[in-house]
Amino acid sequence: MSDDGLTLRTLTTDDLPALSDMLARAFLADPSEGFQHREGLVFEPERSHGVFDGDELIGMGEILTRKITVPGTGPTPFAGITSVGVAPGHRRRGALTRVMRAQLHGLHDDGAEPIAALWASEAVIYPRFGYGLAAQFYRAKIRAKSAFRPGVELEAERVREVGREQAIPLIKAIYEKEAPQRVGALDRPGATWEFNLDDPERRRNGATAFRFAVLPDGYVIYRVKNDWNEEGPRGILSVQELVATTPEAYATLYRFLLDYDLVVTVEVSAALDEPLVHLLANPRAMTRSGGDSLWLRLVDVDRALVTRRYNGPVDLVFGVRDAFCPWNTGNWRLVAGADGAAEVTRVEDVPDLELDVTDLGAIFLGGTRPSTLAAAGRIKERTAGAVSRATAAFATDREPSCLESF
Ligand SMILES: CC(=O)SCCNC(=O)CCNC(=O)[C@H](O)C(C)(C)COP(=O)(O)OP(=O)(O)OC[C@H]1O[C@@H](n2cnc3c(N)ncnc32)[C@H](O)[C@@H]1OP(=O)(O)O
Repeated sequence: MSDDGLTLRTLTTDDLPALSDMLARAFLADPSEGFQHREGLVFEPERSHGVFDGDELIGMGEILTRKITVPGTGPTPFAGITSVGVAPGHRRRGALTRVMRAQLHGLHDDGAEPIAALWASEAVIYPRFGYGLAAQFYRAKIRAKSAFRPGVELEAERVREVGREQAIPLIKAIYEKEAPQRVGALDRPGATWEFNLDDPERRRNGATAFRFAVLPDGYVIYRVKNDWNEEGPRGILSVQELVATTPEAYATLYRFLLDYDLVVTVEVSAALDEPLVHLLANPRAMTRSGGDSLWLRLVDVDRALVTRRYNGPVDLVFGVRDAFCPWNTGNWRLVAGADGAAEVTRVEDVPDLELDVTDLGAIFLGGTRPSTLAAAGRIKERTAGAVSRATAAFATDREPSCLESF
């Protein structure tokens, strides 16, 4: 036990009722049986840490064993950080800091996943622990019935609405084909699909249960909310997930959604380089607001950086500061040949670039450019041209996209 009377230990399945209750309170929800069921689906007790005040669980965080698609190599193990919460009344006394330390120092000590990533409830919480903003998304509202530009090709096949049970095997197969190609996408092991498609009434906000529509090369999961006023129907269609493996399937699914009768607005969370705006005859039929999605942390700079490919050849020395995981502080040389495979070694050489580990996490998936962080004053260039070389080396064809909050 430490001076403040708090203790930390890994959790067990016996802790499930207490942790569900504590998390419900932390996330402004009512504790209910449904909440516990949802928590239990993906809970990995031996990878979860609880902070206790006496016998009372007052704080926690979980690690999920997942894979994320990284540039050039595909699905790579990462620690999915989730269910972080501290009970009201016990906040700002360091419980979260303890959980973060147990997670990141534990991953390092065990030589486990070299990367950790999360979705943050509040964007200010995680940079102090070394998490950088690696992927963003936007929320779009599109006027229903909006026309496409001439020449947009659609599938010959019609979109079919199918029931949940029939849909699941079809959409799983499509997702498993697409996710390894898309930087930032996650694998969905075990009960992850059940977790993602858990659909209790309290999460629907007055809309219907999930509906499923499929093509051979794509699917969409969505809800509709019925609404009317004196002008007539004002329905809203909200997309939960849309995956298409061909441009024709993509356009056909959006045509299906935009033509939905009694709907005036289609809402969707989209990747920053979502093609839809280029399909619309009037791009202003779509309004957008931004948001952060994935926050990513390199647990071990050397082990993490070699998991992806670069646009080689490249040879750069990064001077890294890491206050929370001090083993990363120092100068690291990244050398990649024409095939993009990298070697990363600790060196005494003078760095070409100086940056915080947070910024290395931000640029890792190619979504945040080194040149952007240099312009923000976060990356310091010590060798002329180094920012430009780093920007070219880390660049990817498409924006990273993680539209699955976990
Ligand atoms: C991956 C996920 O699960 S994201 C979900 C995170 N959970 C939630 O949002 C639920 C509601 N909030 C909470 O449960 C808590 O407020 C937590 C978990 C965010 C923070 O827990 P605490 O135990 O209070 O954090 P802790 O005391 O370790 O704070 C560490 C530092 O972060 C700062 N900090 C923590 N939370 C916040 C916040 N929400 N906003 C601003 N600063 C914060 C603290 O001020 C402190 O700063 P200092 O070191 O300069 O004093």
